[in-house]
Amino acid sequence: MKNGLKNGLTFALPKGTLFPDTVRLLYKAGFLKTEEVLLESRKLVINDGPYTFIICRPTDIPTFVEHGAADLGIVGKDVIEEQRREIFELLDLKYGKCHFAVAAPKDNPKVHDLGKLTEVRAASKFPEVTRRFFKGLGVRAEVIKMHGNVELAPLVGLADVIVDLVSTGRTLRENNLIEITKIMDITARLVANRVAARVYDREIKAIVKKFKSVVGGEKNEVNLK
Ligand SMILES: Nc1ncnc2c1ncn2[C@@H]1O[C@H](COP(=O)(O)OP(=O)(O)OP(=O)(O)O)[C@@H](O)[C@H]1O
Ligand SMILES: O=P(O)(O)OC[C@H]1O[C@H](OP(=O)(O)OP(=O)(O)O)[C@H](O)[C@@H]1O
Repeated sequence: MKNGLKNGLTFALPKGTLFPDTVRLLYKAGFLKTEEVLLESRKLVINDGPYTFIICRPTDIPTFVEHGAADLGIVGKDVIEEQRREIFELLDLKYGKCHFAVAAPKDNPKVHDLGKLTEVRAASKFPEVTRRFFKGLGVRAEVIKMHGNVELAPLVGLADVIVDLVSTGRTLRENNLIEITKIMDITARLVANRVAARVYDREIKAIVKKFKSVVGGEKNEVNLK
């Protein structure tokens, strides 16, 4: 036992938006005995069969995995891209579909053509993604880090544009914002601690295979070595 955890591989699972589909995937892949246990529980450490599951804030998943507090984790590609930690990305799990986009108020056409800008003020929960994107465009960006409700920023003059996740587009529409540019598609990913990926190579490959049998897609294979 390490710190009350059972021996065996530990999975860090994201609470919030990705949680229900994550539990469904684990159940379908045969890693959980019942879906209800996790969906209704407030427990943060769950021992079920040979695995231990820890329930984490989505943005903390790479921290748990990088430090080896969890061997495996499930996290959005958005968080992976923002943090760029020393972890392995093993598989595209194909749920949690959304995309990173730049958006701006409908009634501010001055910022609709990013190619014509020399500088911009951008608000985002993803400051690194935002900086990299504007750097790539050659636009000087002042980036304002936010923790949520990013759509508010341009409505109250805090920023010209936002960089945020868009799924249905409803949040943008209801706040009179329009998408200017898509940056990248996002889905949930299976990630692994680098040492665990080597030490438990066979076991982790078997886990990836089981996940693949649920989500499909042979092309997703990533060499663990
Ligand atoms: N509208 C959406 N549609 C689909 N997937 C989404 C959507 N919003 C977020 N996601 C995905 O779900 C993940 C978790 O989002 P969620 O809103 O539950 O957590 P969070 O509040 O951003 O995280 P934290 O609590 O750690 O700050 C995101 O990293 C992203 O991959
Ligand atoms: O295109 P839509 O379907 O409207 O989804 C997009 C919204 O979903 C996410 O917010 P979330 O619910 O995670 O809240 P947050 O603002 O606290 O990040 C994202 O930040 C957008 O605000």
